[in-house]
Amino acid sequence: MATEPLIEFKDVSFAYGAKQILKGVNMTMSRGQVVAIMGGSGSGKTTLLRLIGGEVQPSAGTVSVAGQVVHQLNRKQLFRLRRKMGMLFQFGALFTDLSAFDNVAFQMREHTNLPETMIRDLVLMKLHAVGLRGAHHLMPAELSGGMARRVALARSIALDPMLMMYDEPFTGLDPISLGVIGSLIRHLTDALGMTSILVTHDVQESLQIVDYVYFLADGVIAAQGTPEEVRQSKMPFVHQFIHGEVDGPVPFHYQAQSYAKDLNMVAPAGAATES
Ligand SMILES: Nc1ncnc2c1ncn2[C@@H]1O[C@H](COP(=O)(O)OP(=O)(O)OP(=O)(O)O)[C@@H](O)[C@H]1O
Repeated sequence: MATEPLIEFKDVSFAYGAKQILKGVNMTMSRGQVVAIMGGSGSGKTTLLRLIGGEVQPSAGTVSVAGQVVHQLNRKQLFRLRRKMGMLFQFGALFTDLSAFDNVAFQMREHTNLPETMIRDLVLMKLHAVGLRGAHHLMPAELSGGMARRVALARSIALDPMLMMYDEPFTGLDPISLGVIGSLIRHLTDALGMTSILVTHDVQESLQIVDYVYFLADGVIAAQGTPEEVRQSKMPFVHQFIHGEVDGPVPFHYQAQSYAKDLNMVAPAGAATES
């Protein structure tokens, strides 16, 4: 496994206004690795991806990508860095009026001066990598959910990124498509020499393809390790995740005022306030 760090979070804190989300996060992701970030809903996983992409800036600490501190870059440098990052969102929406081929070609036509003959070869190569070369002429409406996700994946690797970020890439897929996307993420990371960061709730699928897992809770990395270490962890928080238990250290309920208050009821004297 490669060890050269591509992404480094050093004591990163972040707040949306007065709402503190991250409180001193430290993480290292190496070239060639597939890394998963897991944590409860609203724990700040997507925010970590936004910090890497320079969409938001930390209030303290540094986020470095390929040796560059993201929030110290000027606009031009940031755009140049972003060109080396691919992003696949949950519903990686395709352009509905463009064919699979044109969806993948879009970025190449926008961002490079490559001749159309070369773009054609590259697009077919990317579609071939996700097993859909034969579907190049289909429109998004003619693709199944799993196929559409694969075209979106081909599109996000169109410019050969050094880093791919996936936000809930498995959501809404049937078990077979889910397995296909999972193994594609692993295979493409290895074949293209990228680093892949996966924000996901699909624990069992992810543990089969990742090299390392970070668990985010209460604004910090609460646990981390290889899939093997994570599976054997006795930490209640990790255990809850791995075994898909509904409630545990990660509460089912978002913090709220008392239910009685929400229902506009008067709580009986001495009633405990729900958290
Ligand atoms: N633009 C924003 N302005 C204010 N608060 C935000 C903003 N974006 C996200 N938040 C809040 O910040 C917290 C972290 O959000 P984030 O999307 O990073 O969590 P997450 O771990 O990815 O959640 P999920 O798993 O539910 O997608 C949440 O409580 C969310 O409500």
